[in-house]
Amino acid sequence: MRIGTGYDVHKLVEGRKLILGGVEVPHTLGLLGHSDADVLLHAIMDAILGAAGLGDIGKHFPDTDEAYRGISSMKLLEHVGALLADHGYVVGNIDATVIAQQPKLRPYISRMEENVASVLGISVDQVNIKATTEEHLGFTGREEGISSQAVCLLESFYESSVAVADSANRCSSCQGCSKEF
Ligand SMILES: Nc1ccn([C@@H]2O[C@H](COP(=O)(O)O)[C@@H](O)[C@H]2O)c(=O)n1
Ligand SMILES: C[C@@]1(CO)OP(=O)(O)OP(=O)(O)OC[C@H]1O
Repeated sequence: MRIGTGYDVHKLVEGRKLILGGVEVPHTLGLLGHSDADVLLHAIMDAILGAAGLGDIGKHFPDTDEAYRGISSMKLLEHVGALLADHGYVVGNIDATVIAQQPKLRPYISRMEENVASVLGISVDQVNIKATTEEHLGFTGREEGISSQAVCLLESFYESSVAVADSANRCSSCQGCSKEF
């Protein structure tokens, strides 16, 4: 098993949508970034990439590349999921926290968890998302920005219970791996 952590911050500004976990959350301010600035998905991707030893989102999706201007971070997460599979890893679980004074995120958390689970092809009970304020302290407390932290546990495909033997005792869970049962 391998563990990774992620952390990200984006500034709150007028005239941008607030997208968190792939959900458009109604609010008077939104997050500024080269992409859709989904700070929650950015922290989750960095946790996944860190656990896999594959660097960070800036390495894979440089903010100097016009291809990523305004892109949905759900698309970036999909790409990170594919990279994981290529490297023989499956997600054990993800736990993340959004740190925001406003708005109240609780009504949207389930949809965020479902989005992350569905794009990564994992069960929703492998994803936990939380929200907290910082009690009006610091930049999140002053509503200047929103931050997010995440932790991800990965298992190698070969040690994962996802792998199942077919009738010829070969792995039926992927295309052509050499797992022996
Ligand atoms: N933006 C937020 C922040 C918090 N919540 C929920 O409120 C609970 C209490 O938060 P405190 O920061 O006052 O401890 C927290 O556990 C979340 O359930 C929220 O929905 N949105
Ligand atoms: C997501 C990327 C995509 O270009 O841009 P930003 O939305 O600016 O987000 P950041 O957290 O600064 O990470 C860098 C980039 O990977």
